[in-house]
This record gives sequence, C-alpha cells and structure tokens, in this order.
Amino acid sequence: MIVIKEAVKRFLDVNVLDHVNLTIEDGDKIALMGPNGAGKTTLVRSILGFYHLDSGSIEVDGLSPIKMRQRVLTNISFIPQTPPPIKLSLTELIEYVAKSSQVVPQAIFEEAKRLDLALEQNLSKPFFKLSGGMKQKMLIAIALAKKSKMLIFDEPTANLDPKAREKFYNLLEELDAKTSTIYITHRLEEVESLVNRKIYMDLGKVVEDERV
Ligand SMILES: Nc1ncnc2c1ncn2[C@@H]1O[C@H](COP(=O)(O)OP(=O)(O)OP(=O)(O)O)[C@@H](O)[C@H]1O
Repeated sequence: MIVIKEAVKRFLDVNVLDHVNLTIEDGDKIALMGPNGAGKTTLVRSILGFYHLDSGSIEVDGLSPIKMRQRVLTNISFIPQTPPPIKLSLTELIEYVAKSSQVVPQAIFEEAKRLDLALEQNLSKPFFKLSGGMKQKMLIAIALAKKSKMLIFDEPTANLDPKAREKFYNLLEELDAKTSTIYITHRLEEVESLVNRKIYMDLGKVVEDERV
C-alpha cells in the first residue's frame, strides 16, 4: 500500500507536484493520465525514491522510499519508456537480477519466451544494443519473473509491435489479483480493460480519481 500525503516537489520554483494526496491499495490497477508535463513521471519517480520531496510524505508499505530505497525497490518494478543504457550483457544482467532479487534465471527465460523475446540468440549482447522493443520486453520479463508486488509501466507499449502488444496484455490479464499496477499512458483505450482506477493529473495536482 502506498500513502502519499501533501506531496510537493519543486523544480525551478515550480510545483511539479502540488500537494498531492493519494492512497494506492494493494491490487489497485491504475491508469495514470494527464497532459505532457502534468507531473506523472515525477510522481512515480518520487514513489521509487529517485526524488526527495520538498514537503509532504510518501510511504510504501510503511517505509520511506528515500531512507529504505533498497527494500522498497525489491517489491516494485519500474519499466521506463526509455530503458537505461545498461552495459551488461543479457547473461550478466540475468545473473545480476538472479543474485540481487532471488529470482531463478529460468523464470526470466520463461517470461521472455512468453513475450517472444529471442533471449538465447542474444545472451552475449550488451543490453543497450538491443532494439527498443527488445529492451522493453527484457525489462518486462524481469519484472514478471520477480513477481513484484507492484509494476509501474511508463507508456508500456510504446516500443512494442502489435503482436508483442497483444502478448503483453495477455500476460497482464493473468497477474495475481493482489499485484498492483500503474500504467502511465496517453492511450486509455489500451489499458482500459486492465484497470479499476483512472487517475488524471494536471499542473502537478490530482484532478480526478475515478474508480470503475
Ligand atoms: N529533473 C528535472 N529538472 C527540472 N524539471 C523537471 C525535471 N523533471 C521533470 N521536470 C519538469 O517537471 C514537469 C513535469 O514533468 P513530468 O515528466 O513529471 O511530466 P509527465 O506528466 O510525466 O509528462 P509526459 O506526459 O510528457 O511524460 C515538466 O515541466 C518537466 O519539465
């Protein structure tokens, strides 16, 4: 469960998060929407402990994402729109995830297969040299294998071809009811059947929070 109280984050004297109050329950499936610059990514990055708030608080299962970052991140997987330029090869990345998150490599291979990611042929390739869609598939496979309590996707299907998109949605439909998901999206129609909550932000504020 995530509890956000009066969260304020300022960049260059602008309240990019402007007194945001929000409670995300276990199992919530959320479409997070709003115009460019509304503060969606900043909110998610604050939940992940990438940003210090200027005031207010965020707690993830009672823990501060800043003070207890590592523990918070064991339960949350974030799949950014533009994956980071990781230099590790896929073999090294799988080994790293296996060690740091107690995931068996086999689980990552299985999820990759379900997403049609040709993992075996690319094991020696550095992650950053994969295509955009392959990178996204790899991160999604890791997130699913980790069985994170919360999955956060920033424009999840931006780099996926139509077939991969369909597979991705099928996998998400199979998620445990207790797993929470946040989809930052401009295309509600793509996630509408997967969500129980639609949250709209504008100018750093939550302007609508609709349960469906
Ligand atoms: N590190 C930063 N330094 C300065 N300004 C920032 C920083 N990160 C975000 N901002 C500003 O905060 C505002 C909100 O950005 P944010 O990325 O949260 O918006 P968003 O709702 O995710 O937008 P989009 O739909 O375009 O991805 C923007 O005006 C952006 O320029």
